Order: sequence, then C-alpha cells, then structure tokens
Amino acid sequence: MTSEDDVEEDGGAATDGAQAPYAAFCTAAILAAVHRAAIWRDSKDFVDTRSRSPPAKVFEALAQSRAATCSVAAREFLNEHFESGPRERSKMPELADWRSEPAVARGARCEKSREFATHVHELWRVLARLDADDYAEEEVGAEGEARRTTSSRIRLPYPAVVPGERFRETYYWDTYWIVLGLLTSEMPATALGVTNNLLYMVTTYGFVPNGARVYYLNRSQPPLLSSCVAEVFQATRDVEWLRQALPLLVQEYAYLTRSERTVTIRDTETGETHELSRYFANTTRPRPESYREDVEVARRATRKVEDAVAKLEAKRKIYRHLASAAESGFDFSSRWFLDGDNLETIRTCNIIPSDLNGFMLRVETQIALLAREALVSLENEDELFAERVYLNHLLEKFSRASEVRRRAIDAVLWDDDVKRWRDMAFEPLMGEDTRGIVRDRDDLTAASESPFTSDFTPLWCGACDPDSDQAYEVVESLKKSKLVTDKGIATSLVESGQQWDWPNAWAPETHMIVEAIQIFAPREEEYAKTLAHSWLRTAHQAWKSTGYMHEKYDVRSTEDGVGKGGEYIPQRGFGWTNGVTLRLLEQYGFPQD
Ligand SMILES: OC[C@H]1O[C@H](O[C@H]2O[C@H](CO)[C@@H](O)[C@H](O)[C@H]2O)[C@H](O)[C@@H](O)[C@@H]1O
Repeated sequence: MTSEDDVEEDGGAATDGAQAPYAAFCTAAILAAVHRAAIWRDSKDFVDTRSRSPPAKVFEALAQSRAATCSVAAREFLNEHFESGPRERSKMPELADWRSEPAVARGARCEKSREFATHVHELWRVLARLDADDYAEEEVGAEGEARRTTSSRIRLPYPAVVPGERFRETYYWDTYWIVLGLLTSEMPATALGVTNNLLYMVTTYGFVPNGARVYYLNRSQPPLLSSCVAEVFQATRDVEWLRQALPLLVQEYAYLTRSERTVTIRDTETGETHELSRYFANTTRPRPESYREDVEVARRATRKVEDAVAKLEAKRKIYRHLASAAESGFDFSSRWFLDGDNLETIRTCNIIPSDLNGFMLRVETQIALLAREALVSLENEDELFAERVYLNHLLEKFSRASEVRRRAIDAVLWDDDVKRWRDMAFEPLMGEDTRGIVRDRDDLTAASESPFTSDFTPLWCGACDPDSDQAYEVVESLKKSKLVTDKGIATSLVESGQQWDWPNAWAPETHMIVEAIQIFAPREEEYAKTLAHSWLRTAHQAWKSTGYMHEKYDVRSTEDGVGKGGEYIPQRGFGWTNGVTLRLLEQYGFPQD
C-alpha cells in the first residue's frame, strides 16, 4: 500500500452516510492500518471485529500512534483496541416452530431423501442468530450505551437465519430462499420473523441494505422483499400484517426507483421512452469488507493514468462499479466487465441488467396483487374507507407500473435473435451526472455475447405470459445455451476466475429457472424436474464427500464438487442452498438413479 492510497481515500467513513457510530472505524486511516498490519486473513474479519472501546477513544489512540506508517505500530494499535477476531456474540436462539421430521422428511420416497432432508432441516438451528439482546448483560447505563457502538452489526428484532461462515449476518436476497426453505420446513413463524427483520430495516433506513452491517448501508441487493412478503402471506393469510407491510414495500420502491438508479431510453422508431433500472451503490470508496481487494483492483486499473486528478476520478468510478456489482448479488462476474474477462474493466453502472428489471417487474406486480388481497379482506369494512382508497390507489398505480415495465423490458432487453433477455450497455459520457441518464435505443449494445443465467430471470418474473410461445422459446434458448450440464446450471460460459461465472452453479439461479419453467412453460415440466434432480444430486454428493452444504457448486466432475473462485474462500452453511434443496426435494423427491 502506498501513501497515495491512504491519502486518497481518507477524510470520510467508507460507509458513506451510515448512521451507526461504528462506521467511523471504516475510515481509510483504520482500514489502511489493518491492511498494513496483515493480522486478518479475510478483509471482512476486521470490520466484523468489535473494538474494545468506543470510537472516540480509539481515534484518540490512533492519533497518538504511528499505526499509519509502521506495520509494527499498526499491529500493536489493533491488538490493543480491537478484539482478536470476529467472535460470534449473538446467541443461537431456539426456533420456536422447529420440529424434527417435517413433511419433506417424513414423506420422503426413499431413505437417501429422508436422510438428506433431515440433515438440511437440522441446519436451520445452526444458522439461527438472535441479535436483539446480543450484549444485554453489558448494556447498562452510559457505559453500556457506548459499548453498543463497538460492533458493525445492525441489530435485528427477530431471530435471523444467516447464510453461514463469514456471512454471519442477514443478507437481503439470500433471505428469500431462506424463507422458501423455512416454509418447506413448516416454520412459518421463523419465516415471518426473518421477513420482519427486512421490513424493520426499511422502517429504519428506507431500504433493505445488502446485509445487516453498517458497512452495507450504501447499497441494497436484488429486491426480493415483496417476494418474501408474498410467500409469508400465502402461508399465514394474516391480512393485518400484510396491511402493515404494504406501505413499507412502497417505501422501498421509492428508493429503488430513485433517479440515479433509473436510465431513460428513447426509441426513435416508435417515439416511445422507457424507464429501466440499473444497480448504483451510493459510494465512491473501497468496500470496507473488501478494502484491500478493491484498492488493489483500482490501482491496477489506473496504473497508466498519469494525471493525479484523473487517476483519483477513475478510481472513484471503479469503487462505485465494484460496490454496485456487490449490490447485484453477482459479485463478481464477467457480466460486468467491458473486456468480458478482467475485473479491472468493471462497468456495472453502465449496464441495464435483465435480472434487475425482471425483479422490478416482480415487485410492481406483487405490490398490486398484495394490495388486491388486502382490499378483498376489507370489502365489508365500512369504517376503513380511507384504507380502501389507499389500497385501490396502490392496485392501480402498481398495475400500471408493471405494464409499463413489461413493455420496456420487451422493447429494450428482449433479443429476438437469441430468444432471451440480455443485459444492455451504454457508453458513459464525460462529466455526466450520476442522475438522469438518457440514451437512444440505438446507442445501446449487448453487454456480453455469451449467455448468463440472469438472462432467464425475467421469465421467472413474468416478462411474458404463462404457456405462451415466447415462454417456450426461452426454454429452447436455455437448452441451446450450453449452460445446462448434468451437474447443474452453470452461471455463464466464461471462465474468468470469478465466482459468478463458469463453472459455478448457484442455488438462487437454479431455483428461479426451475420455477420459471414450472409456471411459464408447464409443458416442459419434465425438463424442470431434470434440472432440479441435477442440483439435488450435486448438492448431495458434495455433502457426502465434505459433510457440508455449500454456497455454490462446480458443474465439472471435481473431487468434492464445491464451487470456488472470487475474492474469498468457499463458504459452507449455507442458507439459500438449504432453502432451495428442501424446496426441490419437496417438489421432485430425490432422483431415483
Ligand atoms: O465480501 C464480499 C461480498 O460478499 C457478499 O456477496 C456474496 O455473498 C452474499 C451472501 O451469501 C450473496 O448475497 C452474494 O450474492 C454473494 O456474491 C456480499 O453480499 C457482498 O456485498 C460483498 O461485497
């Protein structure tokens, strides 16, 4: 690390606008000292480690230490003022609705299936955390209050279910597949609690952050809160709860459609304009949880830029593209790279992603549907006239928004030659403001030539009609894409070394594709089953050879079948893998071969 990097990034918390005092520790001065001291193997470990005293005291000590320039002093400073690592302080709560042998295990058609389902179901207890009374014994009086500021954790009111290992906290889009798994495990109360945790973050911050840590407060993740609410409502039919959740979904929608997240496309042929979404993190600094990695990428990417001001500007753009890729959940993938291969060419904010716009369509459709459900329940309630007016307004507004989005997806992202949706890229303009991007349709180009699983996400989100010719064309396109292997669906065909590329198969992508086929191309149900069975076989085999469920799998024939690549070592646990495995086991049973 050069002094240039220290100076360049200093002068502000890297969490940009995070309210919690712990954010102070994410300033470049501290992160650079952490990097220099090289105590923590994984960059995320430091930002998850509690300080021994409140921020003011730590900074006083930092000012008096030589930690900024000397690695021995940095190590001393960090050892004295921070704990030795991210010790798990939140409790593993009893999940009140957990019972052994839920129907997915009881009704299993073979012993292998029962054993697998039973094991995965057991894991909910291992992955449960309760933050609410995390440090209760220490929180007495002013001293207790100060102590609370020593952790980066966003404390949530209900038991959380986390992905596992380095992911010690709630993650936004992971939670959707965790909810599906919990419902399959007959645990509606826990599913309700984890959804309420997301709603609580909307109440507190106006949106759902990437994860429940203050350093994630400058970005979100693929918007699946309305999907969680829809699943939980379907299981509980609790209309009172739904009526309280709806305004929060609307609040999140306002965040998701902010001007800097919106790209306007003019169609010069038809004269129409279309508004579509992009990922756009609110930061121009390295991600605190991957500080060293981001600083190195930015340095490599700008090594030929001589002018200091231009270099700084270029680095800032790269930091935003990196954080925005993290917001997409696809961190990282050749999908976001200009040259299709190297992270240094990342350009996330210059891309209109097909999956994000599918997710937005799903949000709009679901808010309208949920408003209708709530309205039906109020039909005979004369005294709730004002609420009925509000719900009617939501129904109309979001039905219209979903129609408009569907047309936009069709006009801008659908590629009739390859019969799938594609990410489209636009050229950034010099000095262009972060908001109000406007481009002509003809100026857009396909972001990548090769297919990605995300190209098929709009099918799951309802971008075409169920049982329509278009839906079957999309399935044919998937079959031809070469993404499908007998070990699972690879994320892409590009071997970039990044984790959201070949040869990795991920639970959320697999589930969305299987369910999209079930719902939108029902004549291909057998194909959906084949895909589900490939996933189950691969996850089962890896469990048998390693003893664990994993974050991602390798579709090639490797010894353990575990997916690798990217900026951290492979993780076990694993929330969404467990959710998807239970759901597919319930629907299709274990493959009989
Ligand atoms: O620390 C690096 C990145 O780690 C997270 O991303 C990955 O794990 C998440 C939890 O399972 C998952 O939601 C995401 O799709 C994965 O790529 C984190 O979400 C990123 O923000 C972070 O930079």
